[in-house]
Amino acid sequence: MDDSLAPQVRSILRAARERDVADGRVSVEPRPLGAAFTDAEADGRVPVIAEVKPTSPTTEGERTDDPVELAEAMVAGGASALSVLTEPEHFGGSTANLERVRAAVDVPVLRKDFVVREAQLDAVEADVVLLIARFIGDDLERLHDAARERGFQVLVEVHDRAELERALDAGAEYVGVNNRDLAELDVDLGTFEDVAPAAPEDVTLIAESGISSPADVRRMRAAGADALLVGSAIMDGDVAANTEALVNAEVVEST
Ligand SMILES: O=P(O)(O)OC[C@@H](O)[C@@H](O)c1c[nH]c2ccccc12
Repeated sequence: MDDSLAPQVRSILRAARERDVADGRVSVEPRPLGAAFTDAEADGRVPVIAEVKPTSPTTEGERTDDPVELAEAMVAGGASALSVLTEPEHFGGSTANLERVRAAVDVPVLRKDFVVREAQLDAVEADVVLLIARFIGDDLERLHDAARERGFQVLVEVHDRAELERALDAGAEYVGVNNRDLAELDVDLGTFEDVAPAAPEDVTLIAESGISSPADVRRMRAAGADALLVGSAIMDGDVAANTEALVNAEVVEST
């Protein structure tokens, strides 16, 4: 395994490889993510994917609220889409959480997990599935195709320009730039600012991680973010109000 990764991340990947997978193959009719973003823009809202993340290796404590209530509050706050962690051991997630959330809301739902083999794609239906370039290596195009064949929209996560190239070669239409370095686990919003200019216009770019205020939202938008993925800053406190503040970052100029 990649020794440069933080020990927590290595533990997550080990668990992902060993996790049991379902029999059979899913076939999804996804709720379109691009349209959800366009609708938000038309409405004067910043497209935000709000993340139901009960805990994480970099979060203290665990939020034990019903994920469906959290998800509904996020949508009420104006989120364009949701992300639901399905990783059980390090993020407190589950495929059952995702199923329940997706049944309760109308917006597209992203499955947030560490997919490293094709069979993991069949664990649960979702509108979008995440593939992390750093963890997939040479298999990225094959897994991207496998996900598309099942009907999923795919968000490919990158952290630098070399990974962006690999994502584009694999056919990615949605690219997430993770501001968190999975080797050190520290966050730098400059990561998105460095990678975004290298992406072609027709790619939908999503800034991920470390976005904690309306000012951060404006900073990522100025750097070219079509949408933002936000977890901790929304999960901490009043979920609907937190979402609303970020979604309206371009309406209400804060001082
Ligand atoms: O809580 P934050 O800093 O707003 O970050 C959300 C999201 O980007 C982060 O949870 C994340 C980004 N990529 C991931 C991959 C797996 C698990 C989690 C993630």
